[in-house]
Amino acid sequence: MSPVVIALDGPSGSGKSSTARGVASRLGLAYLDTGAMYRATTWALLQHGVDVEDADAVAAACERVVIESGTDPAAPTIHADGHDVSVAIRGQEVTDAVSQVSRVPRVRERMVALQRAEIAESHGIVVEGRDIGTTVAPRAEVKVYLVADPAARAARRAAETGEQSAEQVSATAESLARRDVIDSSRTASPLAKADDAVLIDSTTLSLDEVVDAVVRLAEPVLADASERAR
Ligand SMILES: Nc1ncnc2c1ncn2[C@@H]1O[C@H](COP(=O)(O)OP(=O)(O)OP(=O)(O)O)[C@@H](O)[C@H]1O
Ligand SMILES: Nc1ccn([C@H]2C[C@H](O)[C@@H](COP(=O)(O)O)O2)c(=O)n1
Repeated sequence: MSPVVIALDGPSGSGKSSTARGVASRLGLAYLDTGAMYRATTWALLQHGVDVEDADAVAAACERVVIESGTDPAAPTIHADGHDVSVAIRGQEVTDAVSQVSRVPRVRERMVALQRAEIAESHGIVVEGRDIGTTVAPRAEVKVYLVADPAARAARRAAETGEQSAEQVSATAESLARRDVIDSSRTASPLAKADDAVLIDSTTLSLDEVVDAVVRLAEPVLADASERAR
């Protein structure tokens, strides 16, 4: 039987990673952060001095990058070319370049193939990103599209990083908006809500409330799958 897939998509900072990890932990499922895979690829390309504005150079260089994801929701890991890049990929240099890299079709083909392999190997998985419900796993049993007001997203990010001055919050809001525009307007599988995804607006919800809402959607599907497996 193919594993149950919970697809969680949405714009930057809408709460996908925190929600996906919470749901996977509660339900005993694996967890895949596909954004971390695009970030790790970007880190490797920057290390090699590739100009990320040059789509042909990115497409050629990405062939040599080896990405490995650990899918334990309690301790997810990400390696690029054998290096643990879990901290480095959250830095500003990678954040500023990742949308340019992830719009290159060859990069996406490679990432989608890796993501589908992780899904196939799992016993059931929560996968979060931008194109999971539309492209990576269009037959996912549960699809959620998570949104939150731009101001709430910027404020949450600021609380997380400690960069809470008015200038810093406004710079964060601009960075989120810039990535939203590139992610939604690229030709290759843009950020989009799948027609059959459930929309959750987390602006006024706590993280626990969002996790509860997704768990409620997933529980009957998992019960059904375990019944069929008997
Ligand atoms: N419902 C919520 N209420 C309050 N804070 C939240 C909520 N959901 C997430 N957060 C916080 O918002 C911040 C961003 O969340 P998270 O990293 O999960 O978003 P994301 O969509 O995965 O972001 P990115 O796309 O940039 O990886 C984190 O500090 C997280 O703890
Ligand atoms: N499925 C995905 C996941 C991520 N991306 C791109 C777009 C984001 O700007 C970038 C980083 O993702 P984040 O860590 O912020 O979730 O990666 C994508 O194109 N498709």
